[in-house]
Amino acid sequence: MEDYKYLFKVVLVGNAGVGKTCLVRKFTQGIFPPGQSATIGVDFMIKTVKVGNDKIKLQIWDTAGQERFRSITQSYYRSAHAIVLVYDVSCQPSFDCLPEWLGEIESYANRRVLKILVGNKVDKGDEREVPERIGRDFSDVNHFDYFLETSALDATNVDQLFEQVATRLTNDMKITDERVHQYRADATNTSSSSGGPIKLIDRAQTQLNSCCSRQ
Ligand SMILES: Nc1nc2c(ncn2[C@@H]2O[C@H](COP(=O)(O)OP(=O)(O)OP(=O)(O)O)[C@@H](O)[C@H]2O)c(=O)[nH]1
Repeated sequence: MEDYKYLFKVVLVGNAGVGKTCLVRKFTQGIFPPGQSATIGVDFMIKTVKVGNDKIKLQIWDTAGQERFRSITQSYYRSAHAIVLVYDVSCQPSFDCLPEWLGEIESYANRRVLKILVGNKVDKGDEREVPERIGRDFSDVNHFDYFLETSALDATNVDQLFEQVATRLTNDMKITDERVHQYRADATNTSSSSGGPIKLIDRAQTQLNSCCSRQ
């Protein structure tokens, strides 16, 4: 049996060249790949992290930003637990395309997916074109769950990004687990105090009858 508590699927999207592959490789392998070539279709890597005492497996899907792969990458949204939308803080057009990417997320992802906005390449100080405040405002206005500026080159906030994703998803999952547990406990108590499932149906039928007879 695998020794992890949860497995989460995290999908990175955003324009070509914003640094999605470099972020994933920095986090999973600790390297900044020199001369990283464009992603073809999709690629994935796995890394296990600790959230409290729990081992969490992150399956991280790195999608191609190029338009011609859009129909392939769209099919990866649906089963994602989290979507990380990346732009390049030194490239205004990559920020200007965010509404288009949001449209893709809204069309193809699960309604309750965790959404994270990331401005990458903060190491390029003087070449910055998108101020942090503008990124944060966009994140707030569009209801992202989290906003972060990163650098895959010098590792700024890279571990924090994926650890936040793992922590938030784990906390959400634990709340869901607790609700299911509570629901089951309630159902068991109700059925044992009423003499079992047949009695429940009887009771529902009685209630239905009495409500109808009131008319
Ligand atoms: N200065 C700097 N350059 C970066 C950073 N991250 C990526 N790059 C560079 O940006 C270029 C594109 O990086 P990729 O990781 O291939 O970008 P991508 O978003 O995966 O691109 P696609 O696969 O085409 O969608 C490469 O030349 C990287 O070296 C960063 O944090 N800082």
